[in-house]
Amino acid sequence: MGAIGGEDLVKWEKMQGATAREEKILVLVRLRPLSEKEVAASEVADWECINDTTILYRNTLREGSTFPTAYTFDKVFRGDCSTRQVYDEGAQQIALSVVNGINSSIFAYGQTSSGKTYTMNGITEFTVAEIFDYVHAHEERAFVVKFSAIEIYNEAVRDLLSTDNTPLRLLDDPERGTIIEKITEETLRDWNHLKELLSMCEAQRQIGETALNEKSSRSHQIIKLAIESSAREFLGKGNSTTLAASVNFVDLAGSERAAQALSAGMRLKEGCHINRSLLTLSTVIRKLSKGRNGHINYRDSKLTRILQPALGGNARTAIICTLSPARSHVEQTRNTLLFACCAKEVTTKAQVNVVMSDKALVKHLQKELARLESELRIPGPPSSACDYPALLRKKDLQIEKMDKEIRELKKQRDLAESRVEDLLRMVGKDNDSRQPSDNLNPKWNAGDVSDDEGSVSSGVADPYYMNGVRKFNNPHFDDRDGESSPEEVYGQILEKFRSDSCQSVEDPTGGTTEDTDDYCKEVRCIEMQESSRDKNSGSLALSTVENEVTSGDASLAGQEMISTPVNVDREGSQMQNGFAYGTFEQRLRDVQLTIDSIGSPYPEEQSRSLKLTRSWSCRENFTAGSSSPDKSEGTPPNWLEKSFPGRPEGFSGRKVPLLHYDSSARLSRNDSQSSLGSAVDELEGQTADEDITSVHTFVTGLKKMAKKLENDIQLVNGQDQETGEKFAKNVKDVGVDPMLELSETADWPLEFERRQRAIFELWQTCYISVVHRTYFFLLFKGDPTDSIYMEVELRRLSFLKETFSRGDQAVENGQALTLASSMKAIGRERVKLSKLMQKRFSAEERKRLFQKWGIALHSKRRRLQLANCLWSNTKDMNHITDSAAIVAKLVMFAEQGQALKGMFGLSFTPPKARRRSFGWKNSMASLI
Ligand SMILES: Nc1ncnc2c1ncn2[C@@H]1O[C@H](COP(=O)(O)OP(=O)(O)OP(=O)(O)O)[C@@H](O)[C@H]1O
Repeated sequence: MGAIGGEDLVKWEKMQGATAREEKILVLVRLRPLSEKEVAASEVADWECINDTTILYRNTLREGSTFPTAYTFDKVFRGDCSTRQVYDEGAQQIALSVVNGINSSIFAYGQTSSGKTYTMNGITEFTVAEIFDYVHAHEERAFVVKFSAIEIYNEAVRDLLSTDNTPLRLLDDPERGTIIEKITEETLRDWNHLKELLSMCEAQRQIGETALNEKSSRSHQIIKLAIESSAREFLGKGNSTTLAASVNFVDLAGSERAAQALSAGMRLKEGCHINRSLLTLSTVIRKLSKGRNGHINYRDSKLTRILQPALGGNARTAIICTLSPARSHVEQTRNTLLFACCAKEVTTKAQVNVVMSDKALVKHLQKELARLESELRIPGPPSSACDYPALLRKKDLQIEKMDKEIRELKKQRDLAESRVEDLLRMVGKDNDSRQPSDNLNPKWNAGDVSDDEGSVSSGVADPYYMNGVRKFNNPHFDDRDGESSPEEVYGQILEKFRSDSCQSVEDPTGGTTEDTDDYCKEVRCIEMQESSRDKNSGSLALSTVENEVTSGDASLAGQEMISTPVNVDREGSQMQNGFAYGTFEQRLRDVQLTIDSIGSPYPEEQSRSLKLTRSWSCRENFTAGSSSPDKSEGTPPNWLEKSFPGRPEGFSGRKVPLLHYDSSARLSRNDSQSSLGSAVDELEGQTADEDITSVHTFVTGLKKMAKKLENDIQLVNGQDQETGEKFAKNVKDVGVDPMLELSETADWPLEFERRQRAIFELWQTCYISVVHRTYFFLLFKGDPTDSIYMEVELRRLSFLKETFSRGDQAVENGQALTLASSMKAIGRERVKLSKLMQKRFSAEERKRLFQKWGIALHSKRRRLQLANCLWSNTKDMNHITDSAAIVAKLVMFAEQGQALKGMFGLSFTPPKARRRSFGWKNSMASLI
């Protein structure tokens, strides 16, 4: 496969003009050899390419014919020419214009069996490979390549990347012309990804065609690659600019259909529709070939509407006319050549499509991000009704507002810090005879005021406080005589902080946003607990403040969350005036986290995780404060690193906690095929069915991971009881166990479905093994206590997705996993599964399966086609259920499941659990 490089590259780039220019459609003719069938039927080849540009009709018996015998085009290719040659010497220059922001289209036109698909498959493949080479050779330019595919049949447009057969609508966009509504666009990551997409298109096409019981030559197929790239060098304007263009690969229906519409019924309708598209195309080309005078009827058919820019518009266009040399097809061949003659007179005017500056691109990407986020949040099909720009604006405003609040709160905190410090010193002076409680042990390191026993020392020589009482100049504080007692002053400060902070949290416009509401509630909740405490002992209160200042500092230094009230309660301290300085820290973190969660692609997961983080932090705080020596049992601040040794630098800022993957919990690679590395690796070279990962190992791995999470939670809950009601309340308030709590509520069925859908999407995005998906799907059917396993899965997948999206590799069980390796693994897994079909299904069953899945009974590699279809649609529950049923049968899940019952008594769940299943019902029942 020839890549563009070196001199070629320079030459080729020069070939691409950056300015608009008129040029004729490039017309190429490809003559195929006689097929075996034609040879067997003693067909004669009547056509010959006599040089690079001329094709000649050689049938001397028909010399009297009025038709011309020689036709000249930009290039003609003989029967022995390869598709590579057709590409290199013809289509390439047109197709690759797209990387320089010039739209282009390649059509294949000809009668049935003349070689259109044969040619277009090669042309598409070579183009994409070269585009990838080009992208790699130009790393300085940021490229985004998107792939989409449609089929037009009977004037209905269908998305070949989706199993949804509902026809897509064409819409008129004032800026972009005709656009296809809700078309699936997949971002291309690499060459293998494209192959996967092409095979998906092929499978969809076959499903559609089989459903119609018709042959594919009756439909038009358009594959589109849309490319966006930054380009500084071409426009020379100094500023980087974004170019956007697309290349269409159009495989038209057999052209003879246009002339054969005189049949009845369905065929008549079909003939008319094919007529409509192909005849309109012919008319458009004919009119264009005579100049642009008068009305051009692009809108008379779907095909011409969609391809309007490519036909005489802003695009470079090549038409490859494919011919059969057989004498019996002479009329069709002539028609094709006449079409080609018209086409070579058509002029297009292509220009570089500069769409936006860097700044605009960033804006665009932000919008795209917001759209994806909301798609993930809103289950079900992407809602076109959602007002994304408005959503984006709303989020921008929220972020801005919270940024402001953070700045404000930080200021307050700094001020408070210095005042509290002042106060403490002052109180230390004033109350040097007071006996602080030993058990408070504040370990306060501010200045020289703590001693080894943790009591507040008064023996500090600080001339500023020599008089024992600090004079406050701040007008916020009541300083009528400059002689307020420390307790009074402190009370005023606290009151002031309390009112200031409440003001700063409230929406200045009088209303509150949702997010603000949330953290306000949390703050209020903490405040309420605080205010319910006894209000005495200034020195105790001050000691608590000291304690919290220390905690706050620790948290700023790296801890993610501190639950101040837990510490307060545990130590039996009480707070004067019901408001702790630590609350400021808490609120700062809350605001920060709320902002983070807005930016998260999984805001709900984020907030849930956030609560968990807090609960674990509570626990850590708790254990740190307790006498338990076993601190290793707690959640260490850097436990994420421990969990994922392959985690890249800078990950510590991540807010979603992830579960440990200890070496014994071999969920992913070896046990479950979870996934990514896929156990299929291990199947290589062995008999397939013996080696598919057993459900036992899958369950063992999953159980271990879930157990760990459960233990963490139970540990906290256990301590919860020991420490009594107050602590329980605190723990509940910070959401110690949201998963199990939620699963007990009436919302759980909905939540279950939401998570299920999120997991489906993530499986697909991360190329998770279909065997793993099947085990998981069949084992977790909505029981309330399944929530913990779903949580485990969601977190693991979210981590993988994030890692992959950064282009990083994840490490599981010492194995490096990348998106590419996962894609390869799932490909191999599908091959293995396809091999098992022969063994697990009878011939009759297989036949029924192929029919059900719309795979032609005699098509090549039909078992692999079926395997490729499995788990390919994350939105259709029937599809998922059927896929799981087939995979289950292939990997003998039912038999393994029996053993599983014995092994676990299906007791992933605590004894109190009731098995309440819904959703993924009938998964086994629908087998075959
Ligand atoms: N240039 C060629 N050299 C060798 N074989 C070819 C060539 N062109 C086509 N064929 C073979 O001819 C057969 C028909 O080709 P193909 O399916 O591409 O035709 P088509 O024009 O796309 O037909 P339809 O309109 O029915 O889709 C295939 O078996 C293909 O392998």
